[in-house]
Amino acid sequence: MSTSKSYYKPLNISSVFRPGLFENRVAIVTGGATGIGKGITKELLFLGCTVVIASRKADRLADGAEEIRNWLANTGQRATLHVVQCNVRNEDEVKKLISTTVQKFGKLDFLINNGGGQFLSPTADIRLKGWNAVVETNLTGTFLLCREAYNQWMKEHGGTIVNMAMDMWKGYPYMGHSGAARAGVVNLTKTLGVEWAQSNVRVNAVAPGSSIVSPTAAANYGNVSIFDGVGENIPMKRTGTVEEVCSAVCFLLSPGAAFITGETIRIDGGHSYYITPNFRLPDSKPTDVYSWQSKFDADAAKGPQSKL
Ligand SMILES: CCCCCCCCCCC/C=C/C(=O)SCCNC(=O)CCNC(=O)[C@H](O)C(C)(C)COP(=O)(O)OP(=O)(O)OC[C@H]1O[C@@H](n2cnc3c(N)ncnc32)[C@H](O)[C@@H]1OP(=O)(O)O
Ligand SMILES: NC(=O)C1=CN([C@@H]2O[C@H](COP(=O)(O)OP(=O)(O)OC[C@H]3O[C@@H](n4cnc5c(N)ncnc54)[C@H](OP(=O)(O)O)[C@@H]3O)[C@@H](O)[C@H]2O)C=CC1
Repeated sequence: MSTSKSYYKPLNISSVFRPGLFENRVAIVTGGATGIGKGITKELLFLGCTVVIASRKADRLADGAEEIRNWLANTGQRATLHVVQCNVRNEDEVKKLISTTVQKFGKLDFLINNGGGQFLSPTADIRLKGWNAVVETNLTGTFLLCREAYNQWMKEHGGTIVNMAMDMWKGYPYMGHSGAARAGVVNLTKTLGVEWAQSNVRVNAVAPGSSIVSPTAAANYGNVSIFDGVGENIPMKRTGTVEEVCSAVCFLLSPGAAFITGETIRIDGGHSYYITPNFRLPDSKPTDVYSWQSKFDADAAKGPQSKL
């Protein structure tokens, strides 16, 4: 894979949230061993949360967990990371993921339905098996996790759920299956936000633009060069970072979002709102990036939050 643009840097975290924010909290992050999910896992651990990561592939989980544990040790923070193999398309495995977590850690405060994905294809060429695989992964999997988290724990004790959507607001050529599934996730998020409010369960989502640079996302589409030139058509004139998704997720999980439910936050530099055909984006400099290596990081390193 080409890395000529130096897209990837190791994540040395310096969260904008206060240390200990999620102490005594227990979270499940699906797809938590790679890409965006790994970033969410790191930030939650850094903030004191116990995290269970869950996905299909044992080797990916093991490699991701080892990297995360080594990284956490270097931050000087202590938190518990646990691994469970689970295909979110399998109802029994989903039930077991939730029950194992509740049994082992005594509760479940947060569910982050990050695991998902798709393949590129003209819609006319998608076979039914491929359509079903993508819809079951992204929509049905999210439904199953939400339902089991609610029925097994959150209905009686409250909790917070964050789902994963995408920039499908204007449709998504070559990702018709995933666009339809994620639109379903946005709608389900609204419904559950209303139905479960009485149980003190908040349900929200994030919708990253097709511009969040993660090595696994690039690998899934063949090469990191898929992100080359993407920034030019984004009002903020750049691609996004994994950290910019993680901080939105952490905000939605935090008490600061206590009155927000059913909502989907777009994290796309304004891309999905850039629809006026006769308004051409002027040439301009890229906006400031938030990453755990950015100048924000340098600023944070001066303050009491720094663990670097
Ligand atoms: C022209 C526009 C170009 C724009 C390019 C922009 C790209 C921007 C990308 C940036 C945005 C990133 C968004 C992301 O979501 S990043 C996350 C990336 N990660 C993943 O997608 C990983 C998860 N994906 C998968 O695991 C699989 O894609 C899948 C969801 C299908 C699940 O796989 P599973 O292992 O369960 O299923 P199978 O592999 O057995 O396949 C089942 C059937 O699915 C069809 N299929 C699968 N892959 C393909 C393919 N590459 N092409 C066509 N069809 C495919 C197929 O029918 C499979 O069954 P058969 O093999 O029996 O036919
Ligand atoms: N990067 C981007 O620009 C964007 C990403 N997204 C979405 O964000 C999420 C994270 O993506 P990103 O980190 O970039 O890419 P990754 O490929 O790194 O993340 C996908 C994760 O989902 C897991 N996963 C896939 N299918 C299943 C399944 N059936 N059951 C359990 N886990 C599964 C994978 O683990 P394993 O293979 O072990 O199962 C992997 O850890 C995905 O839902 C993605 O579609 C949305 C918009 C843009």
